[in-house]
Amino acid sequence: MEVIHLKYPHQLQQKEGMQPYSLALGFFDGVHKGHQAVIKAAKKEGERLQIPTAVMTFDPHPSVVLGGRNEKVFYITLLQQKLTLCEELGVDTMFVVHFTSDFAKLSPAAFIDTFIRNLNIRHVTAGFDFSFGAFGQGTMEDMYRLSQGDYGVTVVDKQTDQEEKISSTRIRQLLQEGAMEEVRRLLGRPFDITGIVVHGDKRGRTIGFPTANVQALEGTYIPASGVYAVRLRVQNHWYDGVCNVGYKPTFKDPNDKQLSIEVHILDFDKNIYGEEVQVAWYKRIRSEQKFDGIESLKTQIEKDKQAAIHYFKDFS
Ligand SMILES: Cc1cc2nc3c(=O)[nH]c(=O)nc-3n(C[C@H](O)[C@H](O)[C@H](O)COP(=O)(O)O)c2cc1C
Ligand SMILES: Nc1ncnc2c1ncn2[C@@H]1O[C@H](COP(=O)(O)OP(=O)(O)OP(=O)(O)O)[C@@H](O)[C@H]1O
Repeated sequence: MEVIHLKYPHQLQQKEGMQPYSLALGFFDGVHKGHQAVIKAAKKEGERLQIPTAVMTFDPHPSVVLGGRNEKVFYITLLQQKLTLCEELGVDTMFVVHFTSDFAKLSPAAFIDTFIRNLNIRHVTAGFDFSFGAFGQGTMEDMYRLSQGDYGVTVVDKQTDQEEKISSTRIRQLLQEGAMEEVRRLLGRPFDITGIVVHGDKRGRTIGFPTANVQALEGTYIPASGVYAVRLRVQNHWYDGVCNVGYKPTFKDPNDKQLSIEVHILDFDKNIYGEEVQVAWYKRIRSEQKFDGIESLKTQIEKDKQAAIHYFKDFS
């Protein structure tokens, strides 16, 4: 898959040098089932017109530029994972538009001239609620009205789950609640993060439950603190495990707000410090607690482990 980075106003390519494309448009954080429907519809149009399919996404998230807040943005899928998921959906080219304040000021008509006509887009597909141009004032009706026959337009209907729109916002809320089974349903795959195994306090080994301490890549959304049944991928192999996301209140000062992700991998005793791993979340088991001593914590972790074994035994 080809990845083309674009920064307004320095448009890299002109229509003459571009092949025709069927394009899916949106931010696509999570590449959830709603997004998948949009990308599949664009692909279908590409096949019908016998032209390649492209996805246009933006980086960073528009709220970083428009939000006016200094809060950090956390992503369900970082850009690299978004690219990988689009490639798996059969996308031929990704346009990654650098989202700047100048770009955000473009009128809907100017957006279309620069990023649709100039890139030789022959068909545009987006969801029913897609908006574009300054203040998000352009709608899909405008996209059609301004086309003047230069490109076709497909609007994808609202994709729902339990009568509610599948959206990145809803998935972020569910991650905050630790509702990983629902998240998995909306994504069409388990939620996962990539990270590096780093050294912890080395206490795990002494209490009989060694753990891989995973430092997530910068900008990754982390599910609510608590204990979960997870799978961890190391060197292309997935292992079942039980994970604690939290602050280890049994051992740490309550003011120590260093969040950790620790996975006790079942039936595993290799040294994986420094390895890049992926953690996939399946089910929340309980909240993190402060125990009155190591023995009660150990008893509980053994129960957590059994809960994870039980979960994966019945898992199809
Ligand atoms: C499945 C599991 C559940 C855990 N639950 C808790 C908990 O409820 N409260 C807590 O303080 N620590 C909890 N821990 C964290 C342990 O305290 C931690 O693994 C241990 O202190 C080792 O930390 P270290 O790797 O930094 O040495 C849990 C760990 C695991 C693997
Ligand atoms: N549930 C859905 N049904 C149909 N189209 C959707 C759905 N969710 C998103 N889309 C479309 O997919 C593209 C990407 O949307 P966007 O990145 O805004 O996702 P979102 O999930 O709606 O995000 P947010 O929750 O932040 O509004 C847009 O064209 C949008 O209209």
